[in-house]
Amino acid sequence: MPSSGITAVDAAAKGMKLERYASGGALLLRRATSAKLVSASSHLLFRATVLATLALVFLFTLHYPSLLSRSFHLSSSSASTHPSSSAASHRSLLMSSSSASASYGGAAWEKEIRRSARPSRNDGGISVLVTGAAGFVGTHCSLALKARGDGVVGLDNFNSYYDPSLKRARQALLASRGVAVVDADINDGPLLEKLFDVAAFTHVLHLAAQAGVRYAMEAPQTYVASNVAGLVSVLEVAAKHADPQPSVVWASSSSVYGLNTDAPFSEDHRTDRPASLYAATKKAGEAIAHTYNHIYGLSITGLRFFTVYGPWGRPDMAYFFFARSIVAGEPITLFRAADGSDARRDFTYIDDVVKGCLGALDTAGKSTGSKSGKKSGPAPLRVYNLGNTSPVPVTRMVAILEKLLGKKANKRIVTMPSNGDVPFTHANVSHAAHDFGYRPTTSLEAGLRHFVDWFVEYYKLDVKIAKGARSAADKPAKKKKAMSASS
Ligand SMILES: O=C(O)[C@H]1O[C@H](OP(=O)(O)OP(=O)(O)OC[C@H]2O[C@@H](n3ccc(=O)[nH]c3=O)[C@H](O)[C@@H]2O)[C@H](O)[C@@H](O)[C@H]1O
Repeated sequence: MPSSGITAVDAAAKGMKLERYASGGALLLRRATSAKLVSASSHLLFRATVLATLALVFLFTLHYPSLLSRSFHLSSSSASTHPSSSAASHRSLLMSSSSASASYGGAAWEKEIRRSARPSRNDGGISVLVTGAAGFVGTHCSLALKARGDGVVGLDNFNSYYDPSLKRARQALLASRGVAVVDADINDGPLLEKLFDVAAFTHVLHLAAQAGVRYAMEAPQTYVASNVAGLVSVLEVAAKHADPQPSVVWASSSSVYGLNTDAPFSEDHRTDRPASLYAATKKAGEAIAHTYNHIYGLSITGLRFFTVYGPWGRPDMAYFFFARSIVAGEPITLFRAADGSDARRDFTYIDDVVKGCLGALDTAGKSTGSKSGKKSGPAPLRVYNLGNTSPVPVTRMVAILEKLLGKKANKRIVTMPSNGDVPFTHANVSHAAHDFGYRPTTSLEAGLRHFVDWFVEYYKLDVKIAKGARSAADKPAKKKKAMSASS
């Protein structure tokens, strides 16, 4: 109500009184009265308009409380951004999305989420919420799902663990293929609930995490926040809010094998001796998955990734920053195990891992619980290795990079520091092969060739890639892009 205390009803009553007085009086008085009446009417109209506006605002905020309480940033898939990785195209995407009404919570935002989540396949398809969608594996999986006609909505907090402009470039690529990415954190429970209210996701591909084995000594709390609290946040919403419950596939890690020396690593081997806090949080995640499966009937599949590499990769990983250092002529440090042997990794190419992720989604099986807390029976609880099955010495990885980049590395070899690293990894993938036909097919030579091809193109480097690595049509442009992993 207006603060003056004079209502539209009061004003109307006053006008009627004036009319009554004027009816028995002189013409002058009648004119004065009618002038007052006009004035009162216009006040009445003005106040009625204000009241109606206030009523509309009230009704609108009742329907769209998100407009007042929070704003969810979204990269609109309708932005006609070329899948260029340039920071410029990325900036324009952000600018256009932030000025568009579809960028924030509200009716247009919800419409955009629904559009992105909707499968386009004739045979149905699935609808997947991909957390960490602007990350390395998240981007590739989102593109692959979208390409085969599944619905995909991404979620990413674009943190600065490594160069956020690379994440933004991946986001631009996703937007160009029709995948919307919400700019928010997995620990934001109300946002996750809102997403499930808007779109009926059949699956969650939970890839958002704090990665990196050695960085865990520098920033331990971020591992707990993302890999433990964040996982719980996602599973809480999937178990107790989503209706029906989705099936969850999430990223565990080869690092859970820790000090295990039996090789190749099998899912049946011990995983109770993690060598790093990163590994411990992933192992904790597997225990947490068991709990949510047991109590709430959530279908949950954990995928133990083995040192995944490839185009659009993570600049914090050795193959990536070694390539950067080789090009820049800077020294690299190679770790050697305590027994003098080279460290070895079961490097796994991204396309193989994507096939594994999609296979896991397709065979996940349904959750059996419901919002009310009742489950109709046991739900699937699975864990799989996704590796390459052929460990390669890190020195060999460096030799391949040297050959592709046409330049020798300036190597410094030291004994592996006590920083959470393990001397070797080696996957047995027979379970994944049996259950969803997972068969890695990419050698490290072929995979690194694809990586270097992308790396040179993305950073606009004047590097002549070794023969056979690149077609003439892919010649890089001359303008250079900053290569810093943290800039
Ligand atoms: O499979 C996983 O679960 C993990 O894979 C990845 O960890 P890692 O296998 O340790 O990969 P990465 O750091 O590239 O080091 C590769 C090799 O280079 C050696 N290495 C490393 C750095 C260095 O300066 N020198 C060196 O020799 C190092 O000793 C190692 O032998 C992911 O980062 C992690 O998030 C997780 O997903």
